[in-house]
Formats: sequence, C-alpha cells, structure tokens
Amino acid sequence: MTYDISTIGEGQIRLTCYKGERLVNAQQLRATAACSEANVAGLLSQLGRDTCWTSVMPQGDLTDRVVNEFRSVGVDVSHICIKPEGRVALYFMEPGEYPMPARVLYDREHTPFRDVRVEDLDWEAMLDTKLVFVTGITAALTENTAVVVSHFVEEAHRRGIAVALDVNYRSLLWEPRRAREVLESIACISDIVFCSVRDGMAVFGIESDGEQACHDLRELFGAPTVVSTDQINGVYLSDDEHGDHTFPVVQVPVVDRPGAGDSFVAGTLHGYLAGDVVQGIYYGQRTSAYALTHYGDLTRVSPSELNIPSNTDILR
Ligand SMILES: Nc1ncnc2c1ncn2[C@@H]1O[C@H](COP(=O)(O)OP(=O)(O)OP(=O)(O)O)[C@@H](O)[C@H]1O
Ligand SMILES: O=C(O)C(=O)C[C@H](O)[C@H](O)CO
Repeated sequence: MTYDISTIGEGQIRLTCYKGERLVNAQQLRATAACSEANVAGLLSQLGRDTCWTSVMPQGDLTDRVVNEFRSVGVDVSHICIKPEGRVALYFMEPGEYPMPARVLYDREHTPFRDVRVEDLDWEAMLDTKLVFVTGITAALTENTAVVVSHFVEEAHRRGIAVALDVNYRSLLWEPRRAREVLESIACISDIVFCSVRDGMAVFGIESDGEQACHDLRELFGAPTVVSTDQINGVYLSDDEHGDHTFPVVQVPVVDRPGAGDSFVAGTLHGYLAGDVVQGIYYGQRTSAYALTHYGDLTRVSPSELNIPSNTDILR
C-alpha cells in the first residue's frame, strides 16, 4: 500500500492540571496521548488519508495507551519498533489562566526512542508514501534522532518523494543555533515548510513580520512553498505558484491549546496533497480552530465537519 503521508516521532503521555490547579499541588491530572507527528497523521487519517506513524516505544500499558489512540483513528502503527524495556516519555502541562502563562515540563530522558538507530526501522515500508512529514521536535531530541530524521528526509528526496517539514521549535529541547544547524539543510530540500513567524525569528534570525517573514523564509530555504502561522494574527503563504498571501484568523475561545498547530498543518497538507495549498490553508484554519474546542493533542474531526457552514465564519 502506498501511504499519503508517513512520519516519525516520539509517542508521549501528556498529564495536564485541571482548571484552577497548579502542578505544585495538583490532586489529579488528565492523561492524554501526544506526539506532534502522530497528531498530524491522526487528523489526516480521519479525513480519509492513508497514514503511517513510526516510533520506538517500550512494551507495556502506557505504550498501548498512546499507540491505541492513534490506531483508533486509522493511523498505521504496524511499523513501530517495540523494545522489551524502557519508559514512556511524559510531559506535564499547566494550561495557565490569565495572567498566569502556560507551562510545559518535559520528562522524556532515557526513553528507547532517544537511542533509535537507522537499522531499527523498516525504511522500505516507511518510504512507500507520497509524502514524508518530519518536525523539529524529533530532530531536537538526541544525535540519534537527528540522524534518523535526516536519513528519512534525504532518502525521500533521493526517491522523488515530497517532503514536508514543520520547524516546531521547542526552546526546552535545544538551542536556536543547533536547531538551525540541523533544520536548515532539511528545509532546503523540503517541498513545503511550516515555520511560524516566532520560530523564523528565534531559529533563522528573520526579523521581518507577517507576509514578509514568510517570504524571507522561502528565499532563505529556496523551498517552493512556505506557510507561516502567527497565532491569531494571521496565516501567511509564500509560494512559487501563488506568490505571497495573508489569511486572517478569526479568534475562537480556547478549551485546550496543544495540538492546534498540528491540526493546522494536517488541514493544510490535506489540501496540499490534493494539489491545492490555498484550500489546504482554509482547511487548516478550520481544523486548528476545532482543535482548540476539546481536550487532547489529537483533534477529533469528521470529513463532513470540514465543509459545514461555521459560526466562526472562518471558511470561505
Ligand atoms: N485562539 C485562536 N482562535 C482561532 N484560531 C487559532 C487560535 N489560536 C491558534 N489558532 C489557529 O491555529 C494556527 C496555529 O497557531 P499557532 O501559530 O499558535 O501555532 P504553532 O505555534 O505552530 O503551534 P504549536 O505551539 O502547537 O506548535 C493559527 O494559524 C490559527 O489558524
Ligand atoms: O512537544 C512535543 O514534544 C510533542 O510532540 C507533544 C505535543 O503533541 C505537541 O507539542 C503538540 O504540538
């Protein structure tokens, strides 16, 4: 079977404080599955795409909790390498209520994924795809994960498979200089790059704003298509075929924030895979707005919900 998209990343459990509690004295935590790349695959699966998410995870209930979540929406998880021992990565989150900022605390040292080697994975299966999707989160973890991400992208490029990169810079995982060192060469052979205006400045030193920042990133990478988000300030496209464009964002209330960026990427790739990145951005705006309305990093959406009239007037 040829996948529409194939991706790799570390499965995690997110443990989130309930509203009005702080980690330091929380009595209960909400457990949900997480992984930026699997979130993208999971949303695309729900939209009818054939997707594959690969990882390295230890045998056990916590792995089952994570893997079952993505399997349940149709992601092919059969190429995940299961190790007999090890721990599952966690991240704790305090969502933050104004004026308290949100906080993330990673607990992801000593997991088998950090030691992944190229020979652990079934590359023939993973590369039987129309598009390979990678993010800066996975490249950030260890030397090994950076090597595996670069191998995936280079092999895809060599075989004429489209590559999509989401820079997804996480300052808790690495320094901007190292991020640039690893990600710039990947961006330069990517067909579509997602890089927020904030990450463009932090990692690539792009000082311009909005549409211009997106344009400058495209010039820097020489990539055919760059899409930049900037929270509620707008989405920007710089593209060989369409030129430079701004798409306004209609703000919606936030129930749960993590995963909105991934949902935006998934929606955009859904259009991109059909040959229409502009339609993809409209999908992405809708799926990311939906993502904010319910708990969990994985957004739950049905194809019909992508096209129904919305009271947020986000869609055309
Ligand atoms: N409050 C909001 N209302 C409506 N849409 C939103 C809101 N916040 C974010 N979005 C949508 O989500 C998209 C991605 O948001 P943002 O730029 O914060 O992502 P990101 O920084 O890439 O996310 P992440 O932190 O998950 O990597 C925005 O372009 C927008 O379309
Ligand atoms: O931050 C990470 O490492 C993740 O992959 C976990 C989340 O699912 C992600 O941050 C949401 O985009």
